[in-house]
Amino acid sequence: MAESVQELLINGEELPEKYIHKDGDGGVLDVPLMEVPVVDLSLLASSLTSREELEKLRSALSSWGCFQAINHGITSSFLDKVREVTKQFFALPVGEKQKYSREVDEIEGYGNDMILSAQQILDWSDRLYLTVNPEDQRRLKFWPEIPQDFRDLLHDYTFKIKMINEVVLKAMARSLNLEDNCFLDQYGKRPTMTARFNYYPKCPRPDLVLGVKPHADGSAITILLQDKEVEGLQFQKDNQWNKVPIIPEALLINVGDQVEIMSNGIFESPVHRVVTNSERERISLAVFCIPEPEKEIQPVDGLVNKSRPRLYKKVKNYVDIYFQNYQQGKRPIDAAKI
Ligand SMILES: O=C(O)CCC(=O)C(=O)O
Ligand SMILES: [Fe+2]
Repeated sequence: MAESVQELLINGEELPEKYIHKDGDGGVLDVPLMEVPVVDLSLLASSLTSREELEKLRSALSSWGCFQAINHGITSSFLDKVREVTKQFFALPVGEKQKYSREVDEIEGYGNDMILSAQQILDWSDRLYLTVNPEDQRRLKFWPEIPQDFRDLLHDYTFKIKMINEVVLKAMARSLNLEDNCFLDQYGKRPTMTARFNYYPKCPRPDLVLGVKPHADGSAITILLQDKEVEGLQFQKDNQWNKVPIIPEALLINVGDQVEIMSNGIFESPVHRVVTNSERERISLAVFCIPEPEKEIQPVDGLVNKSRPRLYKKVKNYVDIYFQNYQQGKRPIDAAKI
């Protein structure tokens, strides 16, 4: 397996070429702060959903493709515990983490940026990628045994995230005056949920290196727990990068390509990246909520009409399509466009 970013630092190596963005497209930390709407999920979950909150959600998703969710039902102390085990895992000795190493040509497990092509510029991050749902697809050999409460916490955390996914997908439908379950039904009976723990070590040259290259997610929605203190995530809008402020108790929720398809492009999957930092390391945990691979997804009927023709094909197994295209340096969503 390729060397993790952490090992590269421990070994005191010079910054390898393969991390450097030579076209001047490295990270810029000093970009405008995003005025991303804060949506109160407790107001969306009740049967008396406030129209105002729904409108906030709709407008956030149509303009940014993301929002900060508060009152989502997970306590701040629980979020802190999840952040804490994430830090503890990445702080383990390299040899301990390697017990969970990703295997060749696989996605799951511990490792650095996956090398999909020879020209690829690598991300300055180490990660642990795990399938959480369906439960019978969990591969426990990749689930850390240390820290001791890691597995239980991930189980409990993602159980709560599942509820949030449902609340958000229903509210998204309602915000467009559609039937509550029209998006959720497209997830099928056995939806996938994967968790990606990200660790961004300090980087000597944030101006030349990115924590994560610009990309949009292949999920339906992604629910992100950000580092409580260190910024780094940026979203692109009108060709300008904007940084996401930290709200410690909030979860950042963005739509992925599959909601872009289901919503017939009304909610666009936003391009985002992570910049590095020379002073502080950063962690995050992204949970990807994904329809069942064999379930076909497509724009919902209510969003296709004369003035808004159907923009996307019917697709299934979008995550595979995503990786095939990503590998070739293409924007995966283009493969689903008519
Ligand atoms: O670390 C972050 O803030 C975001 C990571 C991300 O975009 C991803 O894992 O897809
Ligand atoms: Fe992402």
